[in-house]
Amino acid sequence: MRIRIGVLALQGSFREHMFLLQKIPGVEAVEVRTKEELESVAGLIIPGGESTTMALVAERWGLLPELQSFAKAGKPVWGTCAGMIFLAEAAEGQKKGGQALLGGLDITVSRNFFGAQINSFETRLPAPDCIKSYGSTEDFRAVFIRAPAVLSAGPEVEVLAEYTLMPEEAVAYGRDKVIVAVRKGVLMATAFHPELTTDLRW
Ligand SMILES: NC(=O)CC[C@H](N)C(=O)O
Repeated sequence: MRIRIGVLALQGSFREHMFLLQKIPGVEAVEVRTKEELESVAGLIIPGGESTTMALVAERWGLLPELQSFAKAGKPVWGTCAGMIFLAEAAEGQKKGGQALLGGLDITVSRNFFGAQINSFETRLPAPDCIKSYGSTEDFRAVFIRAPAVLSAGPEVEVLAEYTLMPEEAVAYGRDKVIVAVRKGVLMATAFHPELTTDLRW
């Protein structure tokens, strides 16, 4: 039996997630745009993109409450980048008037922590145990595109990856590192984009 995994396909890098999901044996990848499509999947990926736009489209299409109940029902959700912001309980650096968040993950994120598009970068980070269990124990490539970072996380949130700041950043932010991947139960969020690498472990 194949497991149906949905990718929220309102905006952003959903095609890249679909492409990689289709390479995983036993997975049926489904683009999710409607309530019916959402109800048909066992788990959901919220891709990177622009979290304010994604929230607006979800609101206009009446999908926001459906997405909220999906996460509340204990179904697995993984948010990458904008998806991480969407899953957060609180976000700093929001547009005027705020933006709708799905919530569910007890984290506060800074929306554009790593700066503008031009400050996007790639690095290698140590693989957490849950990723190592899917094959190799090698570091993973972490692609940050106008990426958020987690400023604080609740006590039940498991930290999966952290990024060490440059000395001048450390001074500016008064901290040595920031959290870039978290998990709480079946909710997971990564500030980077594993769908842009060929590493299927995430
Ligand atoms: N690559 C991304 O998903 C960028 C997210 C962006 N920082 C936002 O606020 O939505």
